[in-house]
Amino acid sequence: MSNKRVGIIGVGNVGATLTYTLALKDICSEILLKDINENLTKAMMLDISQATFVTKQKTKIVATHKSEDFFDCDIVVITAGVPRKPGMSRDNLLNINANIMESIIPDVILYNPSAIIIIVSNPLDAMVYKALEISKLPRNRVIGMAGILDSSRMSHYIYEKLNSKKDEIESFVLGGHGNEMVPLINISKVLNTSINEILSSEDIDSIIEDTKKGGASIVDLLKTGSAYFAPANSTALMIEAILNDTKEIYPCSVLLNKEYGFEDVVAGVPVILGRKGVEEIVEFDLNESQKAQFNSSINAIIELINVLKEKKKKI
Ligand SMILES: NC(=O)C1=CN([C@@H]2O[C@H](COP(=O)(O)OP(=O)(O)OC[C@H]3O[C@@H](n4cnc5c(N)ncnc54)[C@H](O)[C@@H]3O)[C@@H](O)[C@H]2O)C=CC1
Ligand SMILES: O=C([O-])CC(=O)C(=O)O
Repeated sequence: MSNKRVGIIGVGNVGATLTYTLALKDICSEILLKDINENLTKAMMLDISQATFVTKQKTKIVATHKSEDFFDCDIVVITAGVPRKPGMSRDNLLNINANIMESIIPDVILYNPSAIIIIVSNPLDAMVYKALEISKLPRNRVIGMAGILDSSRMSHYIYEKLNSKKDEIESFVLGGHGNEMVPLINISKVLNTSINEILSSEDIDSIIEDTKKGGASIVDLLKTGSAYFAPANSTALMIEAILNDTKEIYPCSVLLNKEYGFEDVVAGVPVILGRKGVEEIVEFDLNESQKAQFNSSINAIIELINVLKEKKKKI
């Protein structure tokens, strides 16, 4: 393990679980933590550091409070923000979490000039757009986590229908991280056979619905917030791909510049992740129905981006 530093801002459910997941993987030398709640930051640092003495991982975990102590990270993950509660959509978090981005990102950029930024806070695609606008970083260095999570949810629901082995299932979800996300049925497979060929159309429809509602169904059960284990593990996978320069293809949220026929909008698309962040956007051939779904997903994201633009004009 060489000298690799990951910073995490927001040490609540997702941030703390991500810290623990990364520490167990032992893929970075140091994890810096920062949250407005200083006691929480220190408690998470102590608990997770002590946990890793049990199994002898080497990653050092540091609680920081001042912006200048949170510096020189290779990757900074932003999970700071408010989670939704039952009855809310992710979009309801737009203004509150956009304000949090504004308060955090300038110092992140100042003290971490080479970092790749991974955004987790919701509504995800709009928050990536906001982070790009504040940071003025190139699009390869500001990436949103959602597609890996949504795809893993889809795999879970396929698994519930088929009861096949977990590692035989592959799923792919594109588009925005909202109700209009686009599960790609034809390239979602079990042992290399498209699920189209194995499952009834009723089963496929229910997998699509359950995937779209995957986040909400956990919010409804938890009552106090939203999912965190799967989101944290999905973020850890992105970090691993970047730190280890693996060039894996994952669905991630990125600013489009004519790819898939859109520009000036952020959405989940397949990307090659490596040391430079998003190294390439991969263009899948979508069929007409997938294109139509992707378009409506993009329209939903544009509506949120327009709200952010209007708000900026008024300032
Ligand atoms: N992209 C995705 O797929 C997912 C996104 N999320 C989103 O991630 C965000 C975090 O979720 P949780 O960790 O469950 O929430 P949480 O409430 O457990 O943690 C959020 C943390 O952010 C901190 N925070 C708030 N303002 C801050 C600031 N200005 N500076 C530093 N820290 C600040 C809070 O003190 C809190 O500890 C939410 O917006 C949620 O909707 C959650 C799961 C999946
Ligand atoms: O559902 C939420 O609000 C949190 C989230 O984005 C997810 O778990 O997919």
